[in-house]
Amino acid sequence: MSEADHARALPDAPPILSDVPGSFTWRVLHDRHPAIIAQVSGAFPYPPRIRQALARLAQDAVAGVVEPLPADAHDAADWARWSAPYLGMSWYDVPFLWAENYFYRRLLEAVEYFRPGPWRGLDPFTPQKSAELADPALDADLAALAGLTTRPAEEQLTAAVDAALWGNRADLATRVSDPEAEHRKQASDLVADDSAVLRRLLAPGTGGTVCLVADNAGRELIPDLVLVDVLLRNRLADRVELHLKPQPYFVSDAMLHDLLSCLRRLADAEPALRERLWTALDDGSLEVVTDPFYCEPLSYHDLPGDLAARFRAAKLTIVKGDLNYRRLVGDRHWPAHTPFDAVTAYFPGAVAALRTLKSEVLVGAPDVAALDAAGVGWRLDGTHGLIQVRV
Ligand SMILES: O=P(O)(O)OC[C@H]1O[C@](O)(CO)[C@@H](O)[C@@H]1O
Repeated sequence: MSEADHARALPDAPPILSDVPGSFTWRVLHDRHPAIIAQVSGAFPYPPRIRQALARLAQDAVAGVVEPLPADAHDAADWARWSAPYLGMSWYDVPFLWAENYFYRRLLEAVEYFRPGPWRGLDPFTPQKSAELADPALDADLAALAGLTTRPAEEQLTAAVDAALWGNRADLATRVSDPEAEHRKQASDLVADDSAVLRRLLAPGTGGTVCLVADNAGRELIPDLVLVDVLLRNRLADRVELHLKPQPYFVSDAMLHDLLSCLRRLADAEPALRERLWTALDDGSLEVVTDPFYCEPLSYHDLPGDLAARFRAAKLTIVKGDLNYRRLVGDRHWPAHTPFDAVTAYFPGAVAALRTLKSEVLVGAPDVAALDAAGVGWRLDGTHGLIQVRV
């Protein structure tokens, strides 16, 4: 089917908003965002002006209307363009994906992340990220992953993909409002499982480049790094690009400094793995990419040319996590049976999604009527996952 045919086959799916009181998206804006602001306020001894800016944001983002970024912000022109359709509207009436993105940009404004002065460049989510990495519970994950090297390449891949997928289960933003999320029993339920296609694309000796678009730091980035190691060590790929966020985002999203923290953590726990990753970074077989696009309020349909070229040149792009999935398929009320191939036909190159479900968006899953009949909770709590591939 041509790309145009794919597009024609798509149903009309309206964008997801947050305008239904009590709904999941409404609660993210109404409850989770102020909780995140409260956590950030307590994270560092910020001066009164930053505290006041955070308090103002808490009010604005819960009960106010969308206002422009200050005109002297370095990216004011970009945000003026992206905000134009929404200025003066309630945050609840604009697309949810856009509202969340703008919330995190406004949060960085409030803590003066981009402003000259002492607070410039300080990740406001550092304390949560560090606590997670220091958690002794991580040692058990690491010990389990360490045993992988002695197993056949295909088994290593299956285990590493599994760990990378379920590592996405409980990000820090979710845990703010759902502290039990990480303890909940892992369901083995995959609502879509294209792992056989994935294994074919990543067969030993096939070489090529894999782009891994990471999601969260800490407990998710560690298994992602194990996956990178499995790919390179077994020559399932010659090169890996690890795509990270250029700035703090959605609380726990991984940046370069989080990668470095993981490498430090591995220095004690898994020195051989740390050494291999370090060498790969050193010789260029592992390249870190941080593109501004990753923190823009856009979907992958609006990829900038340089990223599109990277994805086109790669034999496979793996996108991790819930938010990347929403950006990949479009944050819309898709019927679950809408084919994954059709909604991702536009993507430049083969693409795989590894995601645990933490929002309602879902395509390529025709058999979820029974789950849906019991309510929407299973789509939100990270107990279900998917592996979807479009070649
Ligand atoms: O870390 P992940 O898997 O991208 O999940 C983050 C998810 O959390 C939310 O912010 C709220 O559930 C979603 O909007 C987002 O998709």
